Amino acid sequence: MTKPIIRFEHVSMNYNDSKLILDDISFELEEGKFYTLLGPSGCGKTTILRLIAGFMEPTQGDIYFDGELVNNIPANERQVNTVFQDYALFPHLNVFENVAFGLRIKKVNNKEVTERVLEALKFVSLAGFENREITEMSGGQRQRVAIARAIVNDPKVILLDEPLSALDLKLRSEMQYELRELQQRLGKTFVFVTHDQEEALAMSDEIFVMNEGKIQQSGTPLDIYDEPINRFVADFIGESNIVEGRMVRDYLVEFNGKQFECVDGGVKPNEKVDIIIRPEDLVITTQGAGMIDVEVDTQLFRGVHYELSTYDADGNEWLVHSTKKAEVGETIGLHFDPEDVHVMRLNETEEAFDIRMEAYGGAEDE
Ligand SMILES: Nc1ncnc2c1ncn2[C@@H]1O[C@H](COP(=O)(O)OP(=O)(O)OP(=O)(O)O)[C@@H](O)[C@H]1O
Repeated sequence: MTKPIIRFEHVSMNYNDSKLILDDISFELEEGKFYTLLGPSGCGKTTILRLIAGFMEPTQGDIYFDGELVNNIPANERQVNTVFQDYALFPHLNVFENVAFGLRIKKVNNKEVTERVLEALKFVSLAGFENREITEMSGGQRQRVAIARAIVNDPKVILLDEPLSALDLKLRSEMQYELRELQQRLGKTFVFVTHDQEEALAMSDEIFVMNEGKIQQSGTPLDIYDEPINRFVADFIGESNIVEGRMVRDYLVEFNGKQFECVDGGVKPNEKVDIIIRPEDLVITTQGAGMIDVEVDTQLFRGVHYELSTYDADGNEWLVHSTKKAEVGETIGLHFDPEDVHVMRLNETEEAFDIRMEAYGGAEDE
């Protein structure tokens, strides 16, 4: 059974009495899971990490750690360690002393320091690197030293603030695997901050999508990708075709002047909605044989698939990902299945969505 480790209850935050940086945030994190805070720059991700770490107190609301209220507990008394974006390693200390730093401050005896540092370095595959200078380590190796320094204290929670952003693309994807694997071996709670949606989808047990100080949606990567609850989430996670439509009745929606079957209900008849169809769910067929006809404007080869930018008669753009090729200037048909038509109420919040689904009687698409 998993156990709650961190709980935010109606937490709000503003730095200098000005704009609210976090706006009434509540969530619970369980032990041993990999969580990602995902959102655009300035949405409040790092502020959440600082509150968990104890670097500051919330303006309003309560924070619980392992069942205990910790609003006033300072950072050094919390069982949390942070891996910073720039790693914050000490350039004048070697690898061993960098990892040992926190233990030395706590006056742990030398024998135990040696044991724990060597074990932490082994854990991140850096055994044998103890005497190297930090300046002699590569970007990926520095990253691992920073992680060793966090795990050597045996914290319950490890916070990672965009730790991969300084690495080049290839190393970054290697480190994604490594971090995920490390988290599973350690069995500790990781809270990872990124504004890269692919990274979040690849690594997390659960993602919190944030915008303007609010959690827009939380859930597994699959939930969030397949069932975004509003236009912001749909737009932020992956590429989407978003058009305005109208709910005719349960399971029937109208857009582009036509009615289409869908699998969504629980929205009032005639209510205006946003419709999302993912580019990979659009299947190319011949003109007149699909649900809509579009003209191909541009076509790019993306390695695994072609990316087509197409326009319907009303001038709406439809992005298509397909292994099939089309010709620029050609009119083609696009087919989609009812389950690929995602219906969202305008400006839906997660809370409103849950209430609506409960009243409607269960999961939206099952
Ligand atoms: N110490 C501070 N004093 C005043 N305002 C701050 C402080 N730290 C952050 N802010 C403001 O709070 C907002 C949220 O910042 P935060 O660092 O939490 O965002 P973020 O989502 O982590 O962004 P990024 O991805 O750019 O790091 C921003 O508008 C920022 O300017």
